[in-house]
Amino acid sequence: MSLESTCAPKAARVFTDDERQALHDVIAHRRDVRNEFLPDPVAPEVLRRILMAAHAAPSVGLSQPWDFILIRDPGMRARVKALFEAANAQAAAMFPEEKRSQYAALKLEGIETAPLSIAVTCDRSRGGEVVLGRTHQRDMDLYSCVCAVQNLWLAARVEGVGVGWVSIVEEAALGPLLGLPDHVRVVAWLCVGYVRDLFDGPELEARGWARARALDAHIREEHW
Ligand SMILES: Cc1cc2c(cc1C)N(C[C@H](O)[C@H](O)[C@H](O)COP(=O)(O)O)c1[nH]c(=O)[nH]c(=O)c1N2
Repeated sequence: MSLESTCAPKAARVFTDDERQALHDVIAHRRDVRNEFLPDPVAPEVLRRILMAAHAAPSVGLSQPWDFILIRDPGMRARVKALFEAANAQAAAMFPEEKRSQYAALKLEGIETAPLSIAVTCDRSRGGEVVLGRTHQRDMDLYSCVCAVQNLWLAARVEGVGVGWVSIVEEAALGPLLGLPDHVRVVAWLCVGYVRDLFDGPELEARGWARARALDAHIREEHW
């Protein structure tokens, strides 16, 4: 087979109406999970499919800068929970006084209740000094890892597995705790586990903390 025929694009797969709708349903029914985790371990083949989806994400220059650290150890999760408690107390004090008690009542993590945490890390040296697409926008490797998180989140949803992103943790403390070298950043701490019940829409909205805006408020068509 010649190189040309290997490289030539093939007819793009066309999806059925049902398949298209299924994708939109998954997107609409993805939730950030804090409180609803069941203790059952995530089946290995399910976890593998979820991580395969994450690993299929787009990445700058095809550098695939992510790694997925699987953390089941209760001791490590307790240490991260302690980091959360410290950061959360600091965060609570920063909100205006009238919001503080409402903030304190929110449950914002499932670090110890979810049976699994996944630290999505970014190896900032992956791909070497010069990476296609990263030379003028250095943070594109971090953004690539966020793309992987989103794929993971959606793939988990179709498996009945919930994901909760916890960023109320001092990132500078997480790397050393996990024994990571300086060039590896922790992009996301994800709590992962099966769920039975989920909110219909964002929990922060259901609890009156924030309101989601309609798409039209975000679209601007401009002409120059
Ligand atoms: C980068 C990033 C970081 C965080 C989050 C999300 C993202 C994208 N979210 C979840 C966030 O609050 C949630 O996505 C929105 O409220 C919308 O709700 P649904 O995800 O649609 O359920 C989140 N939630 C939480 O309870 N504690 C947290 O520390 C964080 N951190």
